[in-house]
Amino acid sequence: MEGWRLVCSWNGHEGRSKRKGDYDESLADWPRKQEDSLSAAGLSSLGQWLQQDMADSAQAQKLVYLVTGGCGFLGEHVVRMLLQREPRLRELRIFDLQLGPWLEELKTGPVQVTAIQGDVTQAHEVIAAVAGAHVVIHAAGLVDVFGRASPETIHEVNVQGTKNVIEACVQTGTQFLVYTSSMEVVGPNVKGHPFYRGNEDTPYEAVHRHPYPHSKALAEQLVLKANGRKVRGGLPLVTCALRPTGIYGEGHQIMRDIYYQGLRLGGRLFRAIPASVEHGRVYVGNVAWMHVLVARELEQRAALMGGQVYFCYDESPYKSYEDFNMEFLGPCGLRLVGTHPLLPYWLLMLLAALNALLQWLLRPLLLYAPLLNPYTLAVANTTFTVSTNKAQRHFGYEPLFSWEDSRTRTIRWVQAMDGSAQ
Ligand SMILES: NC(=O)C1=CN([C@@H]2O[C@H](COP(=O)(O)OP(=O)(O)OC[C@H]3O[C@@H](n4cnc5c(N)ncnc54)[C@H](O)[C@@H]3O)[C@@H](O)[C@H]2O)C=CC1
Ligand SMILES: C[C@@H](CO)CCC[C@@H](C)[C@H]1CC[C@H]2[C@@H]3[C@H](O)CC4=CC(=O)CC[C@]4(C)[C@H]3CC[C@]12C
Repeated sequence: MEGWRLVCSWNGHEGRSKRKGDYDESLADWPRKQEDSLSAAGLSSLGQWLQQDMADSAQAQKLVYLVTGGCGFLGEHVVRMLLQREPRLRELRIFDLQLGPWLEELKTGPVQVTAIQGDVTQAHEVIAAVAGAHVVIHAAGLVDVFGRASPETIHEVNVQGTKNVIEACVQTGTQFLVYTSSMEVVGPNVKGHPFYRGNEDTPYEAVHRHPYPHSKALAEQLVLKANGRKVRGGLPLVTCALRPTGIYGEGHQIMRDIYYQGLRLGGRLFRAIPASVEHGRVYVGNVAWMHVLVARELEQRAALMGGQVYFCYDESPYKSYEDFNMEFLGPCGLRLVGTHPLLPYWLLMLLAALNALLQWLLRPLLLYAPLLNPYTLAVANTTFTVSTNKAQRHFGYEPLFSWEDSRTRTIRWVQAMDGSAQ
């Protein structure tokens, strides 16, 4: 077992209660909460306060969290957010097929960080990682809408991997499971029906043919069905699923690809999607924050939150996929050419079909996986936006990052990219 387990641990319980998170706009700002409870308790002197504070934090740092897919785009943000915003954390386990070098820098923190190289499709590896964890955030997944992986592999990772996580919770007695689902479990459907400012209860004909949304929908159903199952020790498993719309922010690979594509085209991108087609987007920091909050509140509000789904949302504006990207790429020197799509839809469809054919023909020789294929064109070309406050009502979620912050952070990240590394 030790062969695949890479552990970096440290225990520096110094003054954690005094540390302010790097982000300063949190609603659930825990040091402030502590100050509130301080005045409520009527403690007067600083000495008393410090004593109480130290006792609280020693007692409070007791939870073990596991984040699967913790080295991915979203996973890294969840990991960093937990370290900054979950004061009760004693150990954070990061489970991923590939471990990132950035894990090293976490060594300066007070929480024990355990990096585990593992595969969610391997039940024994998952059980070993889950054993002893209080909360599992299952964000690992094969995100492929470009035909890079086979449908079987996508199913294996996303569905069997999720089954393994659920069974591991049941077998080892882990009671809280947060699943990173996707807006794609709802739609856009194969018929291209718009979903306009919908919420978790909006009726929609969810029909999937593509392996990725199909696998995410099956996995989400498994997670929700598992809510209430008895885990080892007899307590009920509490599960819920978060459904991000298209996530953007620092580390977003597709944004990176589109930026470099624009640079190769002389600083231009060509409009392919009508500006009137709205596509839901959410900032990665806010998605991470939702995960942290859900994980925190699941125990106290099990009856309300168990078995529920929540769309991830924030103040990001409703725009077309391309216009939204220009919010970041524009200030970095790219220009979107055309107020209307430059090519008629039927021609784009033809090009997308041609790409799919080429992918199939070239498969024995090389992997041809361009951004444009019939599926991505259909998704980009169908309005899908959410408008809901369910997360706010159920567990007090408010976005941690305003639209301005999200935009600025993403622009800074694009600007920092190496423009010559195209
Ligand atoms: N990127 C997006 O716009 C959206 C993503 N999601 C979901 O969020 C989650 C995270 O997605 P991203 O961070 O965007 O993708 P990502 O590809 O950056 O991260 C996924 C992580 O899972 C790991 N992983 C893949 N197969 C694994 C396996 N067999 N065992 C262990 N780890 C494995 C990868 O190594 C990677 O680090 C996924 O479940 C995805 O379905 C949901 C909605 C939108
Ligand atoms: C037609 C092209 C002309 O510029 C643009 C192609 C853009 C596409 C690659 C993206 C458009 C919509 C994206 C998807 C959407 O945001 C929802 C998603 C949710 C997920 O869970 C995973 C990622 C994705 C499927 C996302 C993938 C990229 C797009 C299809």
